[in-house]
Amino acid sequence: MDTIFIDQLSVDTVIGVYDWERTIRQRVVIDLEMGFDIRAAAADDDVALTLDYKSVAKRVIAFVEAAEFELVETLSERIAALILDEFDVTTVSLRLNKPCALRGAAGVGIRITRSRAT
Ligand SMILES: Nc1nc2c(c(=O)[nH]1)N=C([C@H](O)[C@@H](O)CO)CN2
Repeated sequence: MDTIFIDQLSVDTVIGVYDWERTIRQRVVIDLEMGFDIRAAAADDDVALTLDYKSVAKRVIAFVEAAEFELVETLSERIAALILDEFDVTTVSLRLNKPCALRGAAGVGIRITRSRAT
């Protein structure tokens, strides 16, 4: 299977378990890899035949900006489920980094891979 990816998508959202985190917006940085057969689109050079990464990015940004989860786990699972539900992809791998969460670390977060239920 081929892969269409989006790297380092930065979005500000309400995320965190502590009271002070419920009152601010924090940055999360998302890497996505989506399984999609690109051959038909490449043969016809037609964006209508592929997974439009701009459409995926706009949908993910809108979802994350409106979200108010506590855990990075929950946000990650919900983004993966949304992509599998709304776009014609077979798998989605997602890495979500919360770069300002932990003093002394460049980031913390989650990496998951989910597939469409058969
Ligand atoms: N496994 C997790 N551990 C922690 C999370 C989380 O979402 N998943 N969140 C926090 C706090 O919100 C932290 O990011 C604040 O700096 C702590 N541990």
